[in-house]
Amino acid sequence: MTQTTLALGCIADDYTGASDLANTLTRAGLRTVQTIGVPADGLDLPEVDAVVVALKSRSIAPDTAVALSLDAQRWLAARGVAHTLFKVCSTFDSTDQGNIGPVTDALRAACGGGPVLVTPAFPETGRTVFMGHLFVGSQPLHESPLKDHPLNPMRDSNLVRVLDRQSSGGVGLIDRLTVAQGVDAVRARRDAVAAAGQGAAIVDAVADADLAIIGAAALDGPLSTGASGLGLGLARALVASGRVTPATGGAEAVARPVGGPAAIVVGSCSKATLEQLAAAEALFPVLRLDTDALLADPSAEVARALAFADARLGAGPVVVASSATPDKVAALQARHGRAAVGHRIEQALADVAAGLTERGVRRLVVAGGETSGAVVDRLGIPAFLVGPEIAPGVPVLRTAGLPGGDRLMALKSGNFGGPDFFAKALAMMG
Ligand SMILES: Nc1ncnc2c1ncn2[C@@H]1O[C@H](COP(=O)(O)OP(=O)(O)OP(=O)(O)O)[C@@H](O)[C@H]1O
Ligand SMILES: O=C(O)[C@@H](O)C(=O)CO
Repeated sequence: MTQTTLALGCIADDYTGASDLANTLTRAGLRTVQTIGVPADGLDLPEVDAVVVALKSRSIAPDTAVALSLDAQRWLAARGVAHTLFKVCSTFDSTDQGNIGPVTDALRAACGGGPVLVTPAFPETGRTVFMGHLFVGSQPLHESPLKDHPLNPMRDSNLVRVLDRQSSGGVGLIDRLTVAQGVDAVRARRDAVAAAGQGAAIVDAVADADLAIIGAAALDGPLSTGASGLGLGLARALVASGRVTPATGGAEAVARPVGGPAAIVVGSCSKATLEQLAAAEALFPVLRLDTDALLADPSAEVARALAFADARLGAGPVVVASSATPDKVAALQARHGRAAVGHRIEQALADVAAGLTERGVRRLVVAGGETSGAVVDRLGIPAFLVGPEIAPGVPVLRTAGLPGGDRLMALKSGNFGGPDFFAKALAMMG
């Protein structure tokens, strides 16, 4: 990539979230590439309108998340980035320590500018924000399945309060009544937030039209924080202002066949994933890992999964899953500790994915953000090109710069996709 200006730079706090955003930007006409971490100097990237730098910073120590995000911002700044979007989860996954607040604060200090507009709204997937409260479908966040998330249980729907607890700059609200009045009203309210000395404002949005208004206002400044909905708003504003000429086509070619066996690796325990796994059981051989055995002797359990795959891969796709219901997850965490359980299961699933690719698998679906992070890191993938959409927020991805030839992958956020997601994904991967 030799260009000296970049219309939109994005720093995503996990890999599935990054591909969700890359999908949204591509559909909105921005030529987009997703890199895994800050790209190495020699990585040959195509000429693009947007780069999504995928980090694995959602559930790590705040200081490390800040350092990684600032590194990514420096890389984007060196490419003349005009605006940076810090991509967080549409369900605002975080704890009182972070990382949405600390990273937004640090990026604001690095980029300058007034209060940062923050909204996780993504109406296409049922995430809306009204009077600062986040809804998942018709349920407030704290009553939704996210209250039982294995790593970041979300027990407060009031995002002004949630962000304020993890941020040093003070948090205001730009409500739906203001957004409905248009871009100038949002700008005026942002000025009021600045005058009150606050560093960020949660912005309500219940429909894509709201996000286009917010996107246009956000482009006045160097930084915003949000999910794919805000990405859509920014992309629409970039196109409407003539700063980007929309590209068409190209996504289908990204999914051209790569051959080889296919597999699905599942570490998400979300309600949507559990339903998808149940549906997959009628179609594919599924191995459910024994998580107690895995924690006692990970390599033996990984070997069991690979033996299962060896016996079946010749005949069709196989599924390996660690997923369990919230009560079982809670019981396992009570015995071994939340962080240790999560990390060790992710690493075991990454071992399984590596073993599968050694056995020739070239089409791989991974479910779960942290799980995808562990798998993509283990496979050493430097970047992805963005293909057609399988379900809202989940595109077919083609590896770029990976020795040994391209692979097709899909990284599914826990809560995304309908019950038939896994079959649909494999059907679109040739
Ligand atoms: N049986 C299990 N018991 C306890 N923890 C598990 C189990 N299976 C998987 N996990 C852990 O649960 C976590 C699931 O997080 P992950 O981000 O992969 O999925 P998700 O939260 O549903 O997806 P997203 O972050 O995209 O919403 C991982 O750390 C994984 O290792
Ligand atoms: O925003 C979302 O919901 C997803 O892209 C995601 O980040 C889930 O991990």
